[in-house]
Amino acid sequence: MADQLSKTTSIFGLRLWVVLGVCVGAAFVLLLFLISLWLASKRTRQKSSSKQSVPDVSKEIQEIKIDPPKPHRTQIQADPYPDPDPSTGIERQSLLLPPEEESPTGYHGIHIEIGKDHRISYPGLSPHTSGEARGDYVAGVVPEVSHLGWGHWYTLRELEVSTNGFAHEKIIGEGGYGIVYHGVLEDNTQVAVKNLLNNRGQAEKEFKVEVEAIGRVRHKNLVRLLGYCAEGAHRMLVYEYVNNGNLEQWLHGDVGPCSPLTWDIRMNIILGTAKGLTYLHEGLEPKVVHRDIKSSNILLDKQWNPKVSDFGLAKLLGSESSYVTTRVMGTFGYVAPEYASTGMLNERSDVYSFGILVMEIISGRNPVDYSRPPEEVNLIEWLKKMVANRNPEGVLDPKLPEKPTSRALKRALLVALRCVDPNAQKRPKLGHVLHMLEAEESPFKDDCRAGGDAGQANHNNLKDELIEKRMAESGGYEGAVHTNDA
Ligand SMILES: Nc1ncnc2c1ncn2[C@@H]1O[C@H](COP(=O)(O)OP(=O)(O)OP(=O)(O)O)[C@@H](O)[C@H]1O
Repeated sequence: MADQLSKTTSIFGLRLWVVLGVCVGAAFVLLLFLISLWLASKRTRQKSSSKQSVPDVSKEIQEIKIDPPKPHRTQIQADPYPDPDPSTGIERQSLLLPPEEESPTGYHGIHIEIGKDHRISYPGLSPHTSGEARGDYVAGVVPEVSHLGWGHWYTLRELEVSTNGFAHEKIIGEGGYGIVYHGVLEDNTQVAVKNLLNNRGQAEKEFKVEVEAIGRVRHKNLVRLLGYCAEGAHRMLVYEYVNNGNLEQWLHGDVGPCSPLTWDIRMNIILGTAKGLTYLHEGLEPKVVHRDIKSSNILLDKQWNPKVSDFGLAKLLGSESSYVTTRVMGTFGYVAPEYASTGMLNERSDVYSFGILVMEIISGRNPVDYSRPPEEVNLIEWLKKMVANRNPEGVLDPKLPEKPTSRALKRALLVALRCVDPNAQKRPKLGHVLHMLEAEESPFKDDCRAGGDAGQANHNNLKDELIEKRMAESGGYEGAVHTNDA
């Protein structure tokens, strides 16, 4: 055995026992190496599992959410915001406590919730986001920080693509604060993009007011603000698209000798508008005064449902207060006298503008129309005179396909007259207006005490008398006209 081990081998002429010793030593070293590797990996696994239960990130960062792609939306949704209350559509909602919001587009986006109302949002990487934009994102563009917990931040590029680069043929309207474009987002959602003039003055103010005031407001009769874009000097608001023009176009545009707006459609527009405004006044805390109610701000869908738009002038009000503004805004002809003269603003000034709107809808006339004879220039004056002369039918839009019943007309006129009462305190609240309009047969239901056909006839006569009486009280009939005008 000793002889065998002492024999020289062909490996560098080394003896066998030396070769065997080297092999055993090498195997031992390899074993030690493998054991240390295993121990190291075991330690790493233990470390990472203990990290999951005790986060070493700031406690303030609560959630990192990666939006999954959402299915495409269709253009018109069947009443996505049904009336919570069948009579008024009102569900009191606090602007400070937003409902959980879903991303209005299907884009991937990363939102990091920081604390309660704060969120850092990284722009979505939609398939049409260019390489350049992706590059910006990867390079770590400083994310926008918002205090809003709703809606969507649209990138300028997204909105550019949706409007064919803000093409001229995509323009659907132009207001005092900017141009409105029709856009189609990547998920086929149709939108109206309002590109605000960035004059560093009112436009930017309007932007902030509008974003904060209406971003969280939901009602089927209010145009929904889906989100906005604020990149560099650009300020844009993105609204749901309402696909049948505005009321002004249908009342005063070229529709031929017979208007498609029947009496029932007109009443439905008045009712829906009242519901939307009642929600702003009575369903929100703090309440919102629109300040610019007029026919061009009433948008219509294909079923003629009204949606009140353009809350750019809205101011949030504390529940009891009136807001004194140094800058009277609104549109000529619709502005309440006390608002124009003192700047005192509260929801009663909206009621006044609403009354003018009702007159406009009934008559098809503009609130102020200099193309008419002097005594007809001012819609209120003319309408009061016509009613005072016991000729209410004379105020009807000649383009109406058919006349309403005398009672229906008087009821609508009564509502309008009460809303434009020069004494703001005497004007009804919009919730009350809604009640008057909605009471199926009349606002005087309680006065019916008899039954049967004869009872119904008496009831109707009684209603007519009451309407006449209240018309007189509201300045629609002679005597009262002068009192109110004084
Ligand atoms: N969400 C929308 N869907 C469809 N069309 C819209 C939408 N928003 C606005 N428009 C169209 O664009 C027009 C201009 O709107 P905008 O609110 O900018 O101005 P305006 O109300 O006419 O005037 P101003 O803002 O100066 O009082 C509207 O009259 C309407 O025809």
